[in-house]
Amino acid sequence: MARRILTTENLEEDVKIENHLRPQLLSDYIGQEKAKETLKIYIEAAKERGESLDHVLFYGPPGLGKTTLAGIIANEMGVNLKITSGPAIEKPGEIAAILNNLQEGDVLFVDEIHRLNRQVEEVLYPAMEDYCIDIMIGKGASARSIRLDLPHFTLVGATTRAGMLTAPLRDRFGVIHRLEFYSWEELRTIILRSAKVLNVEIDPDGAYEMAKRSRGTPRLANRLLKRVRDFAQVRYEGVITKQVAQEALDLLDVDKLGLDTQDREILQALIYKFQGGPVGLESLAATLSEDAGTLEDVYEPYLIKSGFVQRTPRGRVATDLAYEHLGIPKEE
Ligand SMILES: Nc1ncnc2c1ncn2[C@@H]1O[C@H](COP(=O)(O)OP(=O)(O)OP(=O)(O)O)[C@@H](O)[C@H]1O
Ligand SMILES: [Mg+2]
Repeated sequence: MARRILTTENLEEDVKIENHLRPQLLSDYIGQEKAKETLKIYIEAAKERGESLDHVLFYGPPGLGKTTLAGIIANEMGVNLKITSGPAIEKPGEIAAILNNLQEGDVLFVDEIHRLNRQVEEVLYPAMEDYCIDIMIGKGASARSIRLDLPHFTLVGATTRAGMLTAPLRDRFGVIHRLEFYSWEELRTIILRSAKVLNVEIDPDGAYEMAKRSRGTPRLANRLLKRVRDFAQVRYEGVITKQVAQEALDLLDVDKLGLDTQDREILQALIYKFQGGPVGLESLAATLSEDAGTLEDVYEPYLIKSGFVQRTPRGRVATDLAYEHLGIPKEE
C-alpha cells in the first residue's frame, strides 16, 4: 500500500524528532492512565525492595508510545536501557551474548517481540524465569551444556501483534498492558507540549484541530505538527491557529477524521468489492494483499473504535458513517 503522511508507520523523518520529543519520565507521559498508574506502583515497589522490575509487555497499534514507555521505565528505575528487536536477533548465541552483557537491574527492550524465532525464544524462557541460560560447549560426543547465571534484568517487550506471541513467552511477563488510542483532549495536550519543545507558537484551538486529525496516535500528532509548522512559517506569521491548521491540513490532504490511505483503502474495498459486507477477515485481507493478522491488529482497531467498521459474527461490515465519510451513496 502507498506511503503517505498519515501512515502510522515509523517514517525515517520521524526518528530524529521522535527522540527529541519523547517524554523521559512517567509524569511527562500523557494519557494511558491505567498503564501509568500500575507501572508507577510496580516501579516504586521494586525500587523499595531493591529488586529489578518484573518483565513487562506492551501491545497495541503503532505509534501509541510503547518504545517511549520502555525508556521511561529505565529512567524511573535508574538503570541502563538496551534496545533490540525480534527480527534483529537471528541466533541463540546472539541473544545469549546480549543477556550476558546486561548489568544488574538493566532494562532490555525487545521491539516486535512476536518476530523472535523459536530457538532464540527458547533461550529467553529460563532467562526470564530464573535469570540463567544454558549454553552448549563443544561438539558431538564431548558436547555438554553449562548453566550461566545472569544479572536480574527486566525484559520489556513490545508488539503490535499480541495474538502472535506464543503462550510460553506471554506467560513469562508479569505485567501486560494494552495501549489505547488517545482522546482528542490528550492529543491536544501532547501537541501543545511538543510545540513548546520545538518552539512553535500554537493556540489551543489550532492544537485541537490537529488532534482531531491525528488518528488517536501521538506519532501522527507530532508529524502533523511539524508539517503545519512549516506551513505557518511560510504563509502566516508563524502562529498555528485553528484556521491555519485547517488550511494546512486540507492542503496536505489529511482526512478530517484522520483516516490514512490504508484506512480508506480498507473501507473502499469493503464497500466496492463486498457491497459493504459482511465479509470475513481473510477475504478482505486477500483483496488488499494484506496479512489478515496485521489487518486485525494494526488497521482495524481504529476503524472500529471510530465507528467506521463493525465486527459481526458473519464478518466485517461498513457502517453508514463509512459511506458518508467517503461520500459514497448507499444502495439499499
Ligand atoms: N503518552 C505520550 N505523551 C507524549 N508523547 C508521546 C506519548 N506516547 C507517544 N508519544 C510520542 O509519539 C511518538 C511515537 O511513540 P513511540 O515510538 O513510543 O510509539 P510505539 O508505540 O513504540 O510505536 P511502534 O509500534 O511503531 O514502535 C514519540 O515521538 C513520542 O514522543
Ligand atoms: Mg516503537
